[in-house]
Amino acid sequence: MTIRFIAACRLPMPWATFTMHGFEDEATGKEHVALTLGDVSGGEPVLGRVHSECLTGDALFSMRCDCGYQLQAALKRIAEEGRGVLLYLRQEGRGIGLLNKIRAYNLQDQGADTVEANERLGFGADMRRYDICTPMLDHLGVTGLKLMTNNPRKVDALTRDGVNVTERVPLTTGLNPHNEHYLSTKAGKLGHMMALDDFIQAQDVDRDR
Ligand SMILES: Nc1nc2c(ncn2[C@@H]2O[C@H](COP(=O)(O)OP(=O)(O)OP(=O)(O)O)[C@@H](O)[C@H]2O)c(=O)[nH]1
Ligand SMILES: [Zn+2]
Repeated sequence: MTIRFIAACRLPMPWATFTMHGFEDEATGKEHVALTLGDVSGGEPVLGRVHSECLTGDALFSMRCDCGYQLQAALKRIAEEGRGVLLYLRQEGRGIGLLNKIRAYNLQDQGADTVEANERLGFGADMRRYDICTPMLDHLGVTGLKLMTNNPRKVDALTRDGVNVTERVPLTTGLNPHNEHYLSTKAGKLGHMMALDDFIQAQDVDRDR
């Protein structure tokens, strides 16, 4: 693994002032980021989120998915806890990249679901890797994660890569009329552990932006 720490800085956010740590993956040239709050090294397991890039949801307010809502909810919970870490991994579109995700969305506009669209483009349903997390967490001194996710495959993949996930914390937020079918597909085909009844309706969520 060729993850190299580059630099850290303060990052004031609406919920707290986090520290942003920048890493370079020398093998791929990708730039990954960790956001931390409080002392995350050693001690008790840390509340954490491993978030994969979604430009459309995280930055452009898209309602097609739940990513932006989850990102904000995770940062808010970390701020409430006063201690935590969020890894922001640059693996857009479940690892197929932004332009292929737009191609996949185009197929979804014509009736394919999120898994079928990837497959029609010749990709697996989920091409992400989590082995970059271990060196990032090691650098930060994090020894255990209470992981905010609905995705049991993410827990398994991180565990296989040597991350000590001590607990799964559900992160169900952002349901809206535009992503209801997408979220049902994730639960049905990708194994995400969530029932639509668990969700806070998007219109009840203050996105703070
Ligand atoms: N290829 C593709 N990628 C998508 C689509 N919708 C969201 N994504 C990407 O999916 C990734 C987020 O994965 P999700 O399946 O939403 O959630 P997760 O990270 O597996 O699970 P959680 O931890 O519960 O959020 C981001 O990289 C998004 O860019 C889609 O329809 N097609
Ligand atoms: Zn998304």
